[in-house]
Amino acid sequence: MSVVFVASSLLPTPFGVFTMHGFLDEQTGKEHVALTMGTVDDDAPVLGRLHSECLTGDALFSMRCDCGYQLEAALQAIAAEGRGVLLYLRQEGRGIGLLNKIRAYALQDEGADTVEANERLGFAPDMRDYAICKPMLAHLGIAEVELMTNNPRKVKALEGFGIRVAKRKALQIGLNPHNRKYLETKAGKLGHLLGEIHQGEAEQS
Ligand SMILES: Nc1nc2c(ncn2[C@@H]2O[C@H](COP(=O)(O)OP(=O)(O)OP(=O)(O)O)[C@@H](O)[C@H]2O)c(=O)[nH]1
Repeated sequence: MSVVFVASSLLPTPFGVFTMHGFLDEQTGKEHVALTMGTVDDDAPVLGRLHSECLTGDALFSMRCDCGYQLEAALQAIAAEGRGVLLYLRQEGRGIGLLNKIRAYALQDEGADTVEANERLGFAPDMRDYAICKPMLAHLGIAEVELMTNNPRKVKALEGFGIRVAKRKALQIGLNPHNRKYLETKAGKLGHLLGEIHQGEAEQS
């Protein structure tokens, strides 16, 4: 894997001012981004999130998933701590791409769940590869994180690259009537740790 760091700039957001670092994976041509706040290259574990691209949830306000809610909550949590990192990974649709995700959504409109839809299109349920995280975190000087996720595969992937995960922090937010089945399928078939599907969280309409 050949990953090149390209440039850093400030990124002011409603939550605070982050530093944005751009990386190019020369093998795939994909452009990935890391947002950091505070000093992250010291010895203390860094509050972190690996966020997979979701154009619909992150930018278009979709309520079909929990992605946009999690992105916002993660940035807020990092800003509240004044220190942390979010890797924004260009693996749209759990790696199948935007147009295939729309195809999968069409199948879900007809009753398939998110796993069945991927399989009917000839894809594995989750095609993501987290290898890009290793050189990105190495560039930022981060060796240990407290990871905001409900997905044990992310923890395993990081540990496999030699990144220590000091703690997993649940990120259960954004439950609504449109994503309840999606979240239930994530818990039932993809191994996400969602407890009683966001027990205690009021369902947003
Ligand atoms: N194929 C497919 N992808 C989806 C669907 N809904 C959301 N996604 C994608 O699923 C991914 C979710 O990414 P994350 O939120 O980083 O990861 P996660 O596995 O949900 O784990 P968490 O860290 O707990 O959020 C994004 O790439 C979305 O585009 C769907 O119905 N089908």
